[in-house]
Amino acid sequence: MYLQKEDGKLAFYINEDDALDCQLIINDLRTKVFGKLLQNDMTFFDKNRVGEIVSRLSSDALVVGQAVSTNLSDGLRSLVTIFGSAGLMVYTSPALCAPVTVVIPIIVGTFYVFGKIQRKFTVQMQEAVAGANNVATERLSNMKTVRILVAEKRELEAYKEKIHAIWEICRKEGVFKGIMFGSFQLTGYLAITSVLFYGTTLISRGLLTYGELSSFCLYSALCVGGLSSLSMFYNELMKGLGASQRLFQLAAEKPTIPLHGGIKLSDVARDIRFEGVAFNYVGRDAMFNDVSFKIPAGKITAIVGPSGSGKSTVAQLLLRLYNPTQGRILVGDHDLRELDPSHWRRMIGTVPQEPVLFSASIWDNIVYGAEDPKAITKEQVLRAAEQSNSLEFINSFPEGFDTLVGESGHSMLSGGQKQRIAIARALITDPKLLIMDEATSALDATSEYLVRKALNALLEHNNKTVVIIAHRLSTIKHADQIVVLDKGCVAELGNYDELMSIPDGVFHKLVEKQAIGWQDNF
Ligand SMILES: Nc1ncnc2c1ncn2[C@@H]1O[C@H](COP(=O)(O)OP(=O)(O)OP(=O)(O)O)[C@@H](O)[C@H]1O
Repeated sequence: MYLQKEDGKLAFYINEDDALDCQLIINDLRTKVFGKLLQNDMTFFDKNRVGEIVSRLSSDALVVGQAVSTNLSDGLRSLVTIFGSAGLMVYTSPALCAPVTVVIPIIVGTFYVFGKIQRKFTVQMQEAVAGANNVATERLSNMKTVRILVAEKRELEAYKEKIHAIWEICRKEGVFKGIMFGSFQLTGYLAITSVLFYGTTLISRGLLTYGELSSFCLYSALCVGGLSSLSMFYNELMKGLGASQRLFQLAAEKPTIPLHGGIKLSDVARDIRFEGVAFNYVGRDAMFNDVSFKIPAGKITAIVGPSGSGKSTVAQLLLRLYNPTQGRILVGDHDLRELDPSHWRRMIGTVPQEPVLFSASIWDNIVYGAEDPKAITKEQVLRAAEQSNSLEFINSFPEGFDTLVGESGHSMLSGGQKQRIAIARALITDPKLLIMDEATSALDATSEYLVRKALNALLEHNNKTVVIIAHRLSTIKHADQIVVLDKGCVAELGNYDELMSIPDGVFHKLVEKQAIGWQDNF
């Protein structure tokens, strides 16, 4: 079996000689379809929906796989039986075929109608199963949160509801199938009864022999058996088509930002300018109306502002996870849209606000940031670990860099340790542009000081462009420039001292609030 893209659609082909292994088909569909999505652009989807998409895809692929693998030979055999026995029936007694020909259009018509209904049931079923899987995987993988919030009962109820929805669809489908198969059998027996009735009339008139009637009955029984198998095959086929509908829809999704294509800059040692940038997330109000500022090459730029003012969004726009809706972001003289997205992202070291570690060793998590992880030397890993102030705690683990960590299961690291591994991952390729989104927020004062000291030493000698997004305003005193975002635009811009000298300035107020905030609150 293989999948092939034809006229922009995904088609799968089955070689009859192949052993139709259901699991193989599922795996193939999973890697080909989901792999394609991964390759293209996962940011196309809302992060929270990825789990749902995966579980849908799995159950869809399962149904398609089962439909194809278990019923293709049955379908072919039924067709051969039907045509063979129908030919013999005509040969034995054309006169007796009359009642059968009346029944055939009825059977074909009901096939069609029932097939369509079955397809609808399959789509509903896939959605219900995916919903239940989603609840189970999401809540089970966050068991600690559920337990802390004492929400076990609520979660159980939510899951019960989902399972009940599946049961309800199954019940309806069961009733429908009972009617479908029952009516098929009824039609078949009615046809045979009428053949027997009509056949005995013909015998009494001397137009048919007993032998011919019994042969005809035998052939028509074979034909009815074939029709019944075909109905089951058709039913499975419709199930498969219902499930594959979503697979094809997913495969046909076009990413808004391609993975490759465009200019590949040799370096990023250029000024970056936001020029009249406007942006809004899909379905949300405009967040930026007219944002313009410069990120000078080789300097440290801090972006600050109240929570929700769009600081992390600036980082995401810089990484070209989204395009501005208006205006442009210039890298030197090039619009960011003209650059090869993957090549551009590869040149940036990023520490996101909520770093994610994969279920792998610390070593693998650090080298994950490199284009060719195998080419990374031990010295590079040690240096990155040292710069991020993680070497000491890594060495304190019995298995050192081989210690397994990860999101699923137990991360086995503190928040601050996780952040430091993420910093090491960003530094592993010695990027010339570094984006740090609240990168040290989970560190204690001493650790933060050590990380900053190491980073400052690194920045001094490497002429790096650094973008720091920070809440703790005391940590950005050393920045060459501070961009203050507020109400969808750049409210203030300058260095720490300049901004602090504006008495009623946004930055001044933010710093003051941070210094005395706890007194106001308590
Ligand atoms: N993927 C998304 N889809 C829709 N809206 C989003 C998305 N990500 C962020 N937002 C919204 O955009 C706004 C800005 O979010 P952003 O994370 O950029 O703010 P921030 O200044 O970094 O906030 P914080 O300081 O709290 O981290 C928020 O109102 C948020 O709800």
